[in-house]
Amino acid sequence: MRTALVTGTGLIGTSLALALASRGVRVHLADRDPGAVRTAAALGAGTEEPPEGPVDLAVVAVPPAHLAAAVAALQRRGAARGYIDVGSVKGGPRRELAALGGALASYLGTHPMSGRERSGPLAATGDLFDGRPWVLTPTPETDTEVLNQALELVALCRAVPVLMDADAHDRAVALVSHTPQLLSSLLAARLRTADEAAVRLSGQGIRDMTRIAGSAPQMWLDILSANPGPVADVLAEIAGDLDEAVRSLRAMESADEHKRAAGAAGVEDVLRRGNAGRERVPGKHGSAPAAYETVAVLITDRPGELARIFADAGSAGINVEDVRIEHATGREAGLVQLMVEPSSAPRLTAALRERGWSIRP
Ligand SMILES: NC(=O)c1ccc[n+]([C@@H]2O[C@H](COP(=O)([O-])OP(=O)(O)OC[C@H]3O[C@@H](n4cnc5c(N)ncnc54)[C@H](O)[C@@H]3O)[C@@H](O)[C@H]2O)c1
Ligand SMILES: O=C(O)C(=O)C[C@]1(C(=O)O)C=C[C@@H](O)C=C1
Repeated sequence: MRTALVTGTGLIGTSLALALASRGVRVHLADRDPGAVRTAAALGAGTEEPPEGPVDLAVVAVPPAHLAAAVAALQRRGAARGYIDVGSVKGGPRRELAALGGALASYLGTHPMSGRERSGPLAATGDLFDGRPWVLTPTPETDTEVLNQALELVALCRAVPVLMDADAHDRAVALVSHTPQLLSSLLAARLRTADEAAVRLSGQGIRDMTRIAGSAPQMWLDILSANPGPVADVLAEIAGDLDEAVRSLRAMESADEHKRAAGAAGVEDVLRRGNAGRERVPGKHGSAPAAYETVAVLITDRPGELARIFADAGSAGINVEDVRIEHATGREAGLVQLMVEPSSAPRLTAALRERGWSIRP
């Protein structure tokens, strides 16, 4: 990738522009707030000058409610060869773009799983995405070129690409990102009217749990408006758990020894289930379950080949965790290495063979 246009030079746009610019990409910056562009440019994220012709990749990093309109406007101008967004929700913006008559082939929805509770270019850092998952949601109609450009951008930002279906992504982030935001806000909201003497005792536990309660409400309202059902589902389950925890704690106050013991067992169960869940959270810098198995697929250099492989893997119910592409010099062919969980490799091999792909042993 030689040139990129980043629209929305807040936290995420400026962070990725800093990463691209530091790796030799000529980055053009745009934002509806001229001050944000100026600040991003002054930080070394790119130039305020508009590009002279279409760039290789346009990246849209504006709040979720404005993503589809911003992509459609760039497409109408022919601003780039490929268009991606980095919004925290993926199903809605894609459907909105379709409704606006946008070109779905040259668009790819993506989401870097890294951020902060602060907004704006001054909160940006060029290493924000190092080692973090970056979700890409190609469909069978996604152009191979835009997918390749997006994979290159993810590599330049030193992130780890994860391919997923857009709606599956939205359900996943409901659990690992959107519900945590609401729980953090709900807990922090309890402090609002608490005695000063109590708040003064705040230690690391409450700090850890409420850091993201400092996030921008408008941004999160946008995100939650685009994913209310899946978040409500997770929250309703947690509400059930909370009711149970309250019952257990009340039982611990009982004069009856058996009730107290049952209550304690209930609370202990919550704490142990918490330990088990916590153990599954990958380390901050990508200690993703690392031992993937590779399935190597031969492809010819035809439009849409890559997107078709990912769609076939998706319809076989397999998550592709990482991907590498080797181009065969002098031949219109290449080798795509799909990295999957070891237990999924035989299923993926069989599913792709069944659909006519040539798998290299
Ligand atoms: N904050 C996070 O932790 C995080 C993480 C991953 C992805 N995201 C996603 O990234 C996107 C940007 O989030 P952010 O945290 O960088 O927000 P931000 O508020 O820091 O920056 C958004 C920028 O977009 C500009 N903008 C708004 N509407 C615009 C428009 N129509 N055209 C041009 N510019 C416009 C604003 O002026 C602002 O500078 C959002 O879609 C968000 O869901 C956020
Ligand atoms: O670390 C934080 O501040 C974040 O909340 C970042 C976080 C997340 O949930 O992990 C928040 C929303 C984004 O869409 C992606 C990342």
